[in-house]
Amino acid sequence: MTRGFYIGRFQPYHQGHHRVIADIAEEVDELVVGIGSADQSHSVRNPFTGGERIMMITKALADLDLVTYAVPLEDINRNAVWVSHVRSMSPNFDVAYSNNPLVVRLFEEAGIEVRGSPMFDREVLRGTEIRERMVAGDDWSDLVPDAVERVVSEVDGIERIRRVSDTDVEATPND
Ligand SMILES: Nc1ncnc2c1ncn2[C@@H]1O[C@H](COP(=O)(O)OP(=O)(O)OP(=O)(O)O)[C@@H](O)[C@H]1O
Ligand SMILES: NC(=O)c1ccc[n+]([C@@H]2O[C@H](COP(=O)(O)O)[C@@H](O)[C@H]2O)c1
Repeated sequence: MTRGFYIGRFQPYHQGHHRVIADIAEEVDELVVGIGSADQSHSVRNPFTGGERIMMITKALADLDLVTYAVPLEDINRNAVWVSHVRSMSPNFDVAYSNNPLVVRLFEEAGIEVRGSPMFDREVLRGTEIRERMVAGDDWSDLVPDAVERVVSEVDGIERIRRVSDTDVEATPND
């Protein structure tokens, strides 16, 4: 039995993540999906809460023939103990999947096997691109699984990201 671990911020969970997990499903029996920066929300870079991202991932992965656990992980300000923090919150895992150089280094120093994953359609399948489209009113829904589009709608996510991307010039003191 092999259990994998895949970490991301998933702001939002998109088709690139979905393709990666479909490939990982060929290699492992179970997968922990670590939701990084779970304590961050209501900002342009991190509009969705940890709970909203749990919904996106749980619903998007419902059709996949793979046991998955979505685990929210708060950021901590000590990289040296981050792997211990992850381990304290997650089911045990045998292999971690990431392309993030810091994450790869921290896991390798802790003696955990790390596998990279290929990038799919990276010009558009990026959280940053999707968030920019949400703010601009451009099409974004084809870039995410249908379940994610429904969660964004349920939590009124487009209105939120537009609000938090506004600069309140008039509220700046001494301007
Ligand atoms: N298009 C993609 N294809 C394959 N993997 C991807 C793709 N986009 C992101 N990933 C990977 O998914 C993991 C989680 O990434 P993350 O949630 O930060 O997404 P992102 O799209 O890079 O977001 P952002 O633009 O907000 O930084 C990372 O390991 C990243 O390399
Ligand atoms: N010290 C820490 O809290 C620490 C260290 C390494 C990664 N992380 C988190 O892991 C996630 C990595 O995801 P990405 O690969 O999508 O950047 C991010 O949410 C990042 O904040 C946190």
